[in-house]
Amino acid sequence: MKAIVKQTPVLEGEINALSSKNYTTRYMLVAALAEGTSTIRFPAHSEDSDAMRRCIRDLGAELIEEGDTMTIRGFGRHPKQIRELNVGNAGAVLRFLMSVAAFCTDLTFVNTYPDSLGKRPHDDLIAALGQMNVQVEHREGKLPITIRGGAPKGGRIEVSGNVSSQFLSSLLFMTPLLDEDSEIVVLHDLKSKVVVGQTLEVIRQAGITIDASPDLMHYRVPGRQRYEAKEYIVQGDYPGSAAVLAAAAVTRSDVRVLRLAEQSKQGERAVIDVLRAMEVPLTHDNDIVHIKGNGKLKAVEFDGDHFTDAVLAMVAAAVFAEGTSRFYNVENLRYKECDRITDYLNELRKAGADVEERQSEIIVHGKPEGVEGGVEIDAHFDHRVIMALTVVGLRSKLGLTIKDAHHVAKSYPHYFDHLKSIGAQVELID
Ligand SMILES: O=C(O)C1=C[C@@H](OP(=O)(O)O)[C@@H](O)[C@H](O)C1
Ligand SMILES: C=C(OP(=O)(O)O)C(=O)O
Repeated sequence: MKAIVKQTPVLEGEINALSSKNYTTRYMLVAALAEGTSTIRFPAHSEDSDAMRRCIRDLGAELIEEGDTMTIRGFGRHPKQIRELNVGNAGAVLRFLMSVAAFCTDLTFVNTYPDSLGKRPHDDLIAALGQMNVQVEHREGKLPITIRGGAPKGGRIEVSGNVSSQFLSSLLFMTPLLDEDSEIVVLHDLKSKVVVGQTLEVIRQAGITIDASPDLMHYRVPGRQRYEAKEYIVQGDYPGSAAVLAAAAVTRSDVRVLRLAEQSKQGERAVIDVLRAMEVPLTHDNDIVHIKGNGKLKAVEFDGDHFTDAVLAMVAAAVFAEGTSRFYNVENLRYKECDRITDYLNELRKAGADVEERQSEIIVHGKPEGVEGGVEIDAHFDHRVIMALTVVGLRSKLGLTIKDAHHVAKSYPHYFDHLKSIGAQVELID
């Protein structure tokens, strides 16, 4: 699918935020790791959440969905002994289930996206599983990956947090089920640390005890625990909504996004602070973010690691700000669906933006007068590149054509419908 995005000066209306991707994957996982029947209200519907649905079903969970309610009867620590799992393009699903696969004797994770998830590194988790008596066969840390487990051990486990927090989250979900106690020590830095807070929140909601150090670098996990079957409610998604908010910020607008909890543990909640710092007129009350944009933005400097999945959307807004913006501590954006620094900035430059990259920084020299556009954009298999370039297209003189825009469905299948409903001029061509 191609998305033809035309210059759109005004956006007006109300959007019900999509459901959180990160909470949906986590609730489905802890429901699968419980032995009774759990209920999840308002689960996300997207390629990534469908990947989790498919995988936990294949591993033996029973899923029933009616309207906005999903019930899951889990398999506890006894997944079905299957040979192969297809995780789509979902990094979190792959990595979370790699630890669960330690309870399987011979399970291969296969690669349907060689140019996206197929290129992403998993070495740090592979090394941690190796310390737990789990044999892992892999291609230089990448897919396809075969896990030969059966009798995983606890004890001291070291894992690097330099590349992704998903490796640590994966171990935190699985180690409570071991016969032995575990001590998890995070080596180096821990990137996307805020997301680990979501992991701990969900694990604790499921009745599991984990003792975490305040800096989240050290954990004591008692073994022989059991996940309890519970009822969960999925909140609205900040990372996806960040792109809608960025669109409202760069146009003249009167846009309300509903279901964005003020007290959320989602790191991308910080986009409210980023947009406020950009002097975008907004209010956030009763879980509604209301932007009355005038198209004027000020440059900002932020540590982007706190809102990793919303950096691209905030960069797109900064393209139109007065002054030079800087998003630092974002090196691990290079290991996501594409290299979200080099690949993304190349597309922004094509659109007419003035951007520079460092190894772990994105620098944006704002152009309040707008960009030229009139070019075709490569999506690099990346939903967040697609969403962010759409924001840029709305304020480009000649519009932008985004190739392979269907990859937006990885997290936000209704993104273009939502934008069109508030007046964005976007045409979709199959
Ligand atoms: O744990 C999770 O659900 C996620 C963690 C983050 O990844 P990294 O820890 O690799 O930054 C984030 O980008 C991803 O979308 C979801
Ligand atoms: C990086 C992302 O997802 P994942 O790592 O789960 O593929 C994302 O949703 O932006």
